[in-house]
Amino acid sequence: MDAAAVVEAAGAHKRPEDAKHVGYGTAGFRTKADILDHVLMRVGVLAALRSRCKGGAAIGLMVTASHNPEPDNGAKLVDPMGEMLEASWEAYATRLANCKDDELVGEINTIISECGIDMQTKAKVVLGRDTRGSGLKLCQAARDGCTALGAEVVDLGIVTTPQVHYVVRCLNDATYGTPTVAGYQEKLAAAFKAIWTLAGRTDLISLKLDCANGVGAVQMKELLKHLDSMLKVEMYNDGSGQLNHECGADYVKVQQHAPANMTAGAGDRCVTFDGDADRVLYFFTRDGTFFMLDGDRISSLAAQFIQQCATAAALDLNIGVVQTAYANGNSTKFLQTKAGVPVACTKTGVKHLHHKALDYDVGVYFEANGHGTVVFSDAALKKINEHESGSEEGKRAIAMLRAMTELINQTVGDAISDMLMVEAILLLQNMTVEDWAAMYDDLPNRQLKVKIADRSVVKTTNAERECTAPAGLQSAIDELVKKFTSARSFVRPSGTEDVVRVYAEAETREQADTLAWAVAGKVWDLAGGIGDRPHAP
Ligand SMILES: CC(=O)N[C@H]1[C@@H](OP(=O)(O)O)O[C@H](CO)[C@@H](O)[C@@H]1O
Ligand SMILES: [Mg+2]
Repeated sequence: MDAAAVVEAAGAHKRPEDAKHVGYGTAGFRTKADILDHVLMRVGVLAALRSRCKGGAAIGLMVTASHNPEPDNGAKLVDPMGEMLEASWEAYATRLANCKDDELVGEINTIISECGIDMQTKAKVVLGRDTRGSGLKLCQAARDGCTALGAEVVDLGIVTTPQVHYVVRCLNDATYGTPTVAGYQEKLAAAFKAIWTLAGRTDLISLKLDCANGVGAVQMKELLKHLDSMLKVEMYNDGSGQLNHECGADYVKVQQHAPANMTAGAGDRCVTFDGDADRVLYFFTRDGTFFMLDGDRISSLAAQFIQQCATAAALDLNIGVVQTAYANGNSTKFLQTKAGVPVACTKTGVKHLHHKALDYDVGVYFEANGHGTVVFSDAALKKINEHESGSEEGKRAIAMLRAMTELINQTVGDAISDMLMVEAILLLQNMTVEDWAAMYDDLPNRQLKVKIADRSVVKTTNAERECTAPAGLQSAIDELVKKFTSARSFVRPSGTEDVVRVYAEAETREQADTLAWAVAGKVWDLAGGIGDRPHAP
């Protein structure tokens, strides 16, 4: 390592004496942009080390704070196959980001020796940023960290998070596609065109799209240049307003109504992305009532479609869906009983879902909030690409599956690719969003947050569906749940906010609400609640 270059970079991106401690969590680093300069330089250093540790494979570094407000920013690292940074390296990221300037060289040497990194290996880092004003300067800090360690930097400029994942994957696996943003656009457009042709559609599909005033707008405009003979997309919150302010997928999911500046009229098919375009939700209104099609709905649509294609083509594929405890109970029931697809449940956080999804030939995973994708194993891709079906119906099913494998960004949840996947399935099955919504009815549910002094006292097991501490809380929840019909409730400490989250669902809205508030009260009583005891408004 060129220690002098590291010292110079640390001098240019000084860590303030009173710097706030930052942790690399589920979503990477995420905090106020104005305290991130030294952190980003160090993330650049870490990305260069990670690349060498992986034999010179390209590593991604995305500067974003997703659905957070505009003044925030952050960074996420992407591993060689386009997956999230391996969990064991999160601790290195946190250590490097927080050490004092004069400890930096020592910390880097520790990582080099603990991981046995050969510093002669070339290193490559793919940089990207969302539309935040702070992004350019933070990218420069990251770049300085990379170059201090002698890494080559590929700067993609303003791109979606999933595009960084895609380019990283292509650089390390040429079979996946051309490693550029244009390559991404062309791959998706070609796959969607193939589906369009298969479906024999002639008229335009019309959509209203809320882009959260984020990068989704920038990239959709590019993509639509390839798709304008098929898709007519009216864009809202396309960058002229404040990022994520009263708009975007997170806002729509939490508020359960349309974003600002956009009305969902009768018959309108509406879509919303989050700030870095890795989450997507659909919604529409019927008789003035807002109706949301969330991640569970997307999973159900995709899993059932793939299952039906496999059956039609007599293709033996082991298809599974991965959900978290937040998935609506009726989606799980639909998948298991009507669609005949096995469902696994993991802890919250897409990295857990993604990992589990790899157990299947075809793993479909979505968090209820709209973040997810479909992953095809190498064996499944081989089967799909080599399979020959005798019947016309089978041939068509195989052609549909092949186009799907090209259309879906298998590295990570991708709002643009997921939206095209939904459109493709609706198109091929001649379905409306109303038909999609009729697949099952959601159980009414309620999510609440409870403030307690120390949320780490709440411990869970069984994919967060049961709590093992504090004593007596789980039995209190069980007693409450028994009083309601088709009810379920669980509590867990949030990984991103200083709260305990409560989830409850039941047969009626009133029951779901009553149960949620009662469970929140028990959490407050037994886990050290602070402030007012939770009570229904
Ligand atoms: C209930 C919920 O939506 N939780 C979110 C939220 O995690 P918490 O650990 O619940 O704060 O942020 C995660 C990162 O964005 C996301 O993966 C997850 O789905
Ligand atoms: Mg996001």
